[in-house]
Amino acid sequence: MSLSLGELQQLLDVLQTLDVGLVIIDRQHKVQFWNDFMANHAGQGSEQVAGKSLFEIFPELPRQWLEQKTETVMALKTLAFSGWEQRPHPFPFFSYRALTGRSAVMYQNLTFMPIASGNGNVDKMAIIVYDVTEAANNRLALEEMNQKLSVLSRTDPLTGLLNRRSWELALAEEFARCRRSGRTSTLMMFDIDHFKQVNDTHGHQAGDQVLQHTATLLNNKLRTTDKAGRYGGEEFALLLVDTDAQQACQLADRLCTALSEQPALVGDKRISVTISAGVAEISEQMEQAQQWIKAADDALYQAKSAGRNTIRLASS
Ligand SMILES: Nc1nc2c(ncn2[C@@H]2O[C@H](COP(=O)(O)OP(=O)(O)OP(=O)(O)O)[C@@H](O)[C@H]2O)c(=O)[nH]1
Repeated sequence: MSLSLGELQQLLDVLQTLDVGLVIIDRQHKVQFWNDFMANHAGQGSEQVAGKSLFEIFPELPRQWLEQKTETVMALKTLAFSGWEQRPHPFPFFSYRALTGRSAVMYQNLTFMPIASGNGNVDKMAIIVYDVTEAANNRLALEEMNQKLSVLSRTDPLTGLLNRRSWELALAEEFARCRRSGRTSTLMMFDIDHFKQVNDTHGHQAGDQVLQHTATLLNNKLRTTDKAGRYGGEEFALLLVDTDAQQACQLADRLCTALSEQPALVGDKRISVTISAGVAEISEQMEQAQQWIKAADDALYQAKSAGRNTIRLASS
């Protein structure tokens, strides 16, 4: 196929007005061609950038990366690509098309294309810049939504602690880990005493706030590796990683003290509650995680039977 001079000129006009960026550079990254898209987004016309190095025009361009791309494309005479997932904004452009995107900074996919001269040598390269801001923003919004859904599916909406299902999964994992490593972790189940009275006296919403307050005090006392869950209505479950029973009892004591010193503030009322707790260190006799829960639960039952506002340690 051969083109006349007039046809070549028209082809150049087409390239100028493409809705993608097109820049042609030589081995030294000096600009040989620059279409309207590049001019509009860079704010510099082709006559201003002709013969200038891309790195001079865009000091923020990742130099080593682009030099490597250029080297590969020219040496191997093959196409190369760059996706926004790996390198979101190689050129410092804004996207004018993003209508609802949270970022106006342009996400870009790039294609690098070798350009051979008449003798077959490649000494120029075209960079094609695709504005993929809308697609990228949609993907990021979807990922963010999935992330939120995943958190929601794992947590109890009232207290923000793990819900029972995900707490039990964490427990099963920890049980297996302790079995493998022989390390000691401890379980604590606790329950707010006479919680029905709180609801009956102050109303269900006040009861909810007492539950939230208890969860906040609890969270303040935990290490990041510990797992706190809402096991049932007013029953909480704590997995204390790399912690023995004695340390767990100290934590339970501190929690009891915090609850007595800091009542929940509900409107102009201060509602004070106590808890009963059962503590069970993992033991070699346990074959399943459920036995661990039962040991802590039995100890909690004993604490309730002993008059409440107390801590009981499971017999090993
Ligand atoms: N406000 C509120 N109350 C709840 C929630 N879940 C369970 N409850 C209430 O917690 C109360 C638990 O009552 P009980 O099981 O009799 O226990 P208790 O009154 O705490 O007595 P002991 O545990 O024996 O000390 C019930 O009144 C439930 O309605 C909740 O999410 N919010």
